[in-house]
Amino acid sequence: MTEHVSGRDVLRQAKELYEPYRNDVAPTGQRVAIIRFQPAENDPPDWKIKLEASKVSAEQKVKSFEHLGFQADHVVMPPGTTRAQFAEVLERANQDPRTRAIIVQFPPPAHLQPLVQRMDPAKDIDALTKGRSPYNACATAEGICRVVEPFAKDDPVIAVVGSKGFVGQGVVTTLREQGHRLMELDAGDDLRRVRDADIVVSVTGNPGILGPDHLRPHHRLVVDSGFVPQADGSVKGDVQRAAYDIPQHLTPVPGGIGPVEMATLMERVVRREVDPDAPSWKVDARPYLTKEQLTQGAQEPSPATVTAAQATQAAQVGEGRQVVGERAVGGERAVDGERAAMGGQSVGQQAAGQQTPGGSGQQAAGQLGAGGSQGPGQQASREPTAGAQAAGGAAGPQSPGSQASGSPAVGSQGAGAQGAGAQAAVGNPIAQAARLRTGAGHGGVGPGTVNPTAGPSAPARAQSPVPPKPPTPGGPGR
Ligand SMILES: Nc1nc(=O)c2c([nH]1)NC[C@@H]1CN(c3ccc(C(=O)N[C@@H](CCC(=O)O)C(=O)O)cc3)C=[N+]21
Repeated sequence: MTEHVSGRDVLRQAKELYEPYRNDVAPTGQRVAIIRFQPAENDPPDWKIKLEASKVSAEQKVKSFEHLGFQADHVVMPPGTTRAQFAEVLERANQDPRTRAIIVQFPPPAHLQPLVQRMDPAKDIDALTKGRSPYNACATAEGICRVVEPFAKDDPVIAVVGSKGFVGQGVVTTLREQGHRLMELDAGDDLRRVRDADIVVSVTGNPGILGPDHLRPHHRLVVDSGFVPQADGSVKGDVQRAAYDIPQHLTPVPGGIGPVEMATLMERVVRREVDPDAPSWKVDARPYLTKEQLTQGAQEPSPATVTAAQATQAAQVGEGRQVVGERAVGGERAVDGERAAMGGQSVGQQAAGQQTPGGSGQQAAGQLGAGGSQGPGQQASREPTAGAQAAGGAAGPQSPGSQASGSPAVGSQGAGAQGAGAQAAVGNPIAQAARLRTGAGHGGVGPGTVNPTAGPSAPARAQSPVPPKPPTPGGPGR
């Protein structure tokens, strides 16, 4: 019943959007440098795993930039690299006028980490030079926030697990700037608190830190930014497989935030080097149910209210944005285990001890700077194959954008109202949601409004590095 939000779709969309710039870029000989570190044979296994994730993502970046016509310099620093050697590589990239952007893959060995700050901030497209990069947050954090955006039109509480890590800090800063209500959790906190949130963003890089004790059907979106390669070739994210079917929407690992990060980097480079007005990739809105809707749906709705609410919402939905009606919450997804790709550098954090419900005892997340431990930690989840089904098609009340008022209460009322068919679904909130949606469709917003999620044809919207929220009709005045 969980719908996957596909990062692969986002990346496909970005490739189509930016491919035309290739003709402008290729003849210029512009380059992008991606620098990463290789582990020594006898390095500890967890360090090797982090550097493996770093390698996977470096390779993805090479492909992404080459797709745009840039020459990608994939620089692999061998074990035992000295400060002088690393400094020289950076200096060369700083000085080379053809090298337009530089990314140092995290984590670097502890003794080399301070040198990262020597990168020319003007070439720092992943916001590694604290406070000096042209961007406020790393590409992963920006990508995560843009995936969250269509699910966050009604002033939801957004939990950020691993809030003190490198990626977590970027997510917190960005979402706070946008006016969102946040629940910041890190090592030592009781992660079960995420049950009170509406949206969960997990950027710890601690495999399986979130499970059935933490996730709930009222979670309209769970973003898993973990990416931890396993010995058998699979990849783990922050969310346990056992919890994969609980939330309404999930970014799988692989196939989720990893590819989203690539799309974000492509967009940043194109805008910076070629066309400041290049379009931006986007994730289309999808219907979801609020906590209140789930609760109220289980009760007896008043038919009259339902009708009114439906009409209102439908109208709003209709004008507002291209809300998609289709993928229903109730849809089933075939989850096959793929891996997600998130990008993440969630550096270093270790999450709190998850299985211990109290979470105490966890470790704190590492920040980028913290020594070697900050590994890239994201994880991935699997990806849905085709999966999603549409539930009833129409943009339901819950469909994003539909709640016009900033107040959650309002939104929820409307939602609750639609619950006409809900009673039957008591005990199965997701099924209930699907029914609610179906009912909502009657308002006139037909299935015809369905857009493929993040499809390549999705209209592009101008966007700054940290995209402002598009105005919602009558929406929350954040
Ligand atoms: N400065 C810096 N920035 C980073 O963004 C950064 C980093 N350092 N260090 C390492 C982590 C890890 N990371 C990933 C990004 C994409 C995928 C990705 O695209 N994964 C694909 C799978 C790719 C494959 O399996 O080959 C997917 O999830 O579908 C994975 C991991 C970024 N990190």
